[in-house]
Amino acid sequence: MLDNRVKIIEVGVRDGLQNESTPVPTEIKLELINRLAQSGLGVIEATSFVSPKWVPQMADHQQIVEQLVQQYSAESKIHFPVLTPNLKGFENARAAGAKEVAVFAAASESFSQKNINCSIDESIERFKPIFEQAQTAGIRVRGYVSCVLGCPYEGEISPEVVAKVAEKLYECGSYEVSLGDTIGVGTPGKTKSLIETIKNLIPVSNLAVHFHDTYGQALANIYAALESGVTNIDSSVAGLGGCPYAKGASGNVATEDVVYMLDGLGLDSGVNLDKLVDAGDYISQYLNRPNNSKVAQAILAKRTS
Ligand SMILES: CC(C)(COP(=O)([O-])OP(=O)([O-])OC[C@H]1O[C@@H](n2cnc3c(N)ncnc32)[C@H](O)[C@@H]1OP(=O)([O-])[O-])[C@@H](O)C(=O)NCCC(=O)NCCSC(=O)C[C@@](C)(O)CC(=O)[O-]
Repeated sequence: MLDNRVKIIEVGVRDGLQNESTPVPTEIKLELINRLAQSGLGVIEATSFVSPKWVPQMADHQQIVEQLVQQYSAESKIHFPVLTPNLKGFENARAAGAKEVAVFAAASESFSQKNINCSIDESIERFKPIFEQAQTAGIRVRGYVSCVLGCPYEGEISPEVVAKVAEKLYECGSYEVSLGDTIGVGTPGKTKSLIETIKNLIPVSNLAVHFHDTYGQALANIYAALESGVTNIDSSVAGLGGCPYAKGASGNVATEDVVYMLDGLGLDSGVNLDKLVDAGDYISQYLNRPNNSKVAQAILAKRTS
């Protein structure tokens, strides 16, 4: 039985643009965020407070958050979470005015080392002071688990291993745990059994899914997740994305494609598809790159015919 209301977490500005080798100016990122906000998206991941040596594209994190704080009043219903890998990142995010952060762990030891330079257990220990300080400051914390359906270095990852990491993030205080198919190898059957395993430990309303579309399975996987009761979906406008520490990982599932599918299912994401297509077209044109969303391609072609 499908729930009627689905929340989309737009990750294109962070997960998408973090892979761009040429710096994208801060004004372009802010304009993209504003256009995404105008489309009705209620959660837009804005940037990450990681080391600029590791991910140079996110080096303007402070300006991004400060500008958003100025532009969007405290009453605004839009959430702008930012990634924080450690206490230093959290303190900087907080000083800039962030009201929501996300910590990111992995279900694979090798990926954890490559991505954040520590083991899975060490990462959880690093996150604990973030959870403590966030609670005191009234800042919400989201948790990510990467490599939930496969790892670029270790191959298959068992649902039980994923469930253990997800449970730790939930117990530490994540209001939502996002399950990341970082390299896009998952299939609907595996998606379903993963969620069914984790549902025993974490309420399904506190789970999100985050699919990359490397093998073209992302929409089918999302449908499987919806059937298992998941109502929180990460996606990226124009299918921007990849992961700097997962070679060959393609972009995230395109938000336009997700919204089109949800509309067709009679599920309410609160997003205006035409305005969303405009936002995706804006960034694709800026990057001088074809739009990876099939739905956006179709709508844009129809507009010019
Ligand atoms: C985690 C670290 C920082 C550890 O990196 P490290 O080198 O082990 O850190 P360190 O604590 O040893 O410090 C080394 C230097 O980094 C600085 N530093 C330390 N922390 C910070 C910080 N927060 N912000 C700014 N600077 C920082 C620190 O001050 C020091 O500077 P120095 O003294 O050499 O000048 C590093 O590995 C890192 O930044 N990694 C980034 C990883 C990343 O952004 N990956 C992509 C996002 S995850 C993802 O895309 C997956 C996801 C979420 O989308 C889901 C999915 O699809 O699976």
